[in-house]
Amino acid sequence: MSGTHVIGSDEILDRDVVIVGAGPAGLMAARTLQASGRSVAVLEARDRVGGRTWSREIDGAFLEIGGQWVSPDQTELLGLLDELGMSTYPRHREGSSVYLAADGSRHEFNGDMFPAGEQTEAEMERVIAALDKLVAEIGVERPWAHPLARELDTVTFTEWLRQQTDDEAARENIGIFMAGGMLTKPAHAFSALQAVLMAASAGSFSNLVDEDFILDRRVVGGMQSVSQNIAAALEEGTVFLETPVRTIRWSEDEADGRVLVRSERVTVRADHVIVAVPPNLYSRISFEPALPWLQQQMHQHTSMGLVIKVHAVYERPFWRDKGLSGTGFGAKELCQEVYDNTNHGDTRGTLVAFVSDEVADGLFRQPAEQRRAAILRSLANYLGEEALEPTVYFESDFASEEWTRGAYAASYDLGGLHRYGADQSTPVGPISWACSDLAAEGYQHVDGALRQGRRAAEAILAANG
Ligand SMILES: Cc1cc2nc3c(=O)[nH]c(=O)nc-3n(C[C@H](O)[C@H](O)[C@H](O)COP(=O)(O)OP(=O)(O)OC[C@H]3O[C@@H](n4cnc5c(N)ncnc54)[C@H](O)[C@@H]3O)c2cc1C
Repeated sequence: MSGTHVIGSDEILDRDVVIVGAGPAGLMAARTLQASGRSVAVLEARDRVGGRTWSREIDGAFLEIGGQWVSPDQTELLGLLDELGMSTYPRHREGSSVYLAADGSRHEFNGDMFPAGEQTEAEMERVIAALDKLVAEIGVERPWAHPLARELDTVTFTEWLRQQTDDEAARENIGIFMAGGMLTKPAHAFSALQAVLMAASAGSFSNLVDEDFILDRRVVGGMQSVSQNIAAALEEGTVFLETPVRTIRWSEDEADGRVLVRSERVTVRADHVIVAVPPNLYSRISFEPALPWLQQQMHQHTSMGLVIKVHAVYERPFWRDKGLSGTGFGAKELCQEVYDNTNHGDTRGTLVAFVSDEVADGLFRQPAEQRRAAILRSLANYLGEEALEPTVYFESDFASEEWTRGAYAASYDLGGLHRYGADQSTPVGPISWACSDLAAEGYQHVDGALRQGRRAAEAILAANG
């Protein structure tokens, strides 16, 4: 790694801007600032860049442990991929999908809508239309400013769905996408306004429930390579790995008015600091002086969701031989979603599945072997007994990662979004904030992280002429 400084070094580096975190947001901020001639240091706690995007070789299989999918509305990410000369490939989706109903019955289907029965399907369409209407009215930029914000932010998504329909299956099927599939918290733990923001960030709820839209393509070489390529294009000695930031000291009264950022390896003095880490980790840093009451309160009202991303690799994609796409849904199933996740150009077949929120709590309490058996049983329920015998099996566990502590992202608890949303990105002195968890478009996604990084950098550039 370039920029080598020994642990305990008391040398102070001088930069225009110091960035905490080398995820997509922090690296995009660095790229934007350096393109305008500013000097930058990026301090990263882990021994790698990419944050919640991470590719690993597990028992000979290339697996994307974290973020991976790109959807057509994610124009910031798509534009960057073009700039970096990187390409994408589509998710395999030919063949029938599988729906596991609450009574355990198994149905193969084609098209967008689950074969949930005529009445439930009609109810789902009606509720989705109601959500789409709210999304169109409220928009993505400032959901907290809408006249309905308080009303929608003080009712849980569970309750809001109950108000819309008596059809339990319709509520559960919609819940899969928003609760298990996106915010990865139980639907009773976040508000209807939070759900509207999530849907608005993808353009509409219909887009969010359309797996052909939201899970459209993957990056050749893996999503982490986007961060690796941004880092490689930065000036030599910009990124410092294994450098957790412990203290940010600043004072508007100080003679030079600058900020001092201390880690165990490097101390950087700069005009600005961009904190590009998820909000649940802000409290890992000591701010001197302490942040104002508003930030201290606000930061306590966001938390990470929880999802286990399961990877199972097989000698061949056996489900395709049966005319199945590998896609499956089941609101009552252990794995509520499963997809074909075969790598570009790979002859083996890979499945990816997700176990979310309270179901994940239950599984994590079980011994690893029992957990694996239960998850593979669930895959077999969708795609057949062959699923029980993968050659490679791996569970992504970001909840145990000190520098993330959950997955996919952080969101507000009930009532937090309308109460604090307007202030969440406001700088404090020389400190500004950037991460996917604060994004509008691309909220909780890599696209949103990149937008946030660029926005924070451009605000600094604008303020300094
Ligand atoms: C399992 C999983 C699946 C996902 N799937 C998708 C997907 O398919 N598509 C998609 O677009 N998104 C997906 N996401 C979300 C996506 O990965 C994130 O939104 C994105 O990585 C956020 O980028 P970021 O830069 O804002 O934060 P992060 O990626 O979290 O980066 C923050 C960085 O800050 C570092 N850091 C934290 N504290 C400190 C400190 N004190 N000092 C120094 N460094 C620190 C961390 O180590 C990390 O590298 C997924 C995420 C997970 C976990």
